[in-house]
Amino acid sequence: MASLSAAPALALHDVSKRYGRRWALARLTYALPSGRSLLLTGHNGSGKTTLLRLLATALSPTAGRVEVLGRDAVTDRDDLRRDVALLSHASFLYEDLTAHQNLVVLARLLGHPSPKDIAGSLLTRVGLGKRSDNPVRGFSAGMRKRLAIARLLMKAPTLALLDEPFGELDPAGIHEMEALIAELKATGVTVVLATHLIEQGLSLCEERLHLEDGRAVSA
Ligand SMILES: Nc1ncnc2c1ncn2[C@@H]1O[C@H](COP(=O)(O)OP(=O)(O)OP(=O)(O)O)[C@@H](O)[C@H]1O
Repeated sequence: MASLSAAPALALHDVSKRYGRRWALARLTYALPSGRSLLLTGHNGSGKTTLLRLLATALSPTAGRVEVLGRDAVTDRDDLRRDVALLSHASFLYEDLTAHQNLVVLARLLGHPSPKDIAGSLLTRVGLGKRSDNPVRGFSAGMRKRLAIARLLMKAPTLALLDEPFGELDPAGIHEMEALIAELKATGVTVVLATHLIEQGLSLCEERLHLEDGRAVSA
């Protein structure tokens, strides 16, 4: 249960991000209370991915301060990276390895005690059990998305940043992804979810931040 005195799960203090001459985020101030999950909405190019990448410490703000899980996203970057996972458009998969081998590599990197077992059970959990011994090279976009969520689950983050988790999934896949996100939340993971599927997003998140041209507006 979130306590009133708990540090916010994330806080943006007058945050701006510029790419060249274009401002992707402009003077964003926002705090997500501890124990709540956040739906990020906005048209294409409104700044959702940029914000998720700032929270994932993959980018630094041009101005302002980003605080994640009570820590500074720039100065505490290395420490934070252990607790934060980003599901993004780029899937970081080894194309020539099978789905199972991809997950075993990650499990070993994370020092998991039984890499093959955890890889197998996560593949079943994301609906890829039957394809676990196929090379990723031949995977469809939806299958890659499923494998990417298995990678995220393997990392067991405190904060899960999900960039369009429903993209490329078929209706059954969308339903399964909703269930996986609900499960993540039930285990105490804070979720930040960027999606154009507002209905799904609203059913999963208690808070909403709507962006227009990099600025927060009320939805
Ligand atoms: N690497 C980059 N270099 C230059 N401009 C960029 C870069 N990444 C994003 N932008 C610009 O920043 C703005 C915000 O982009 P961003 O990807 O954050 O939006 P988004 O809300 O995630 O969009 P979408 O819904 O299409 O995924 C856009 O104008 C985009 O063109």
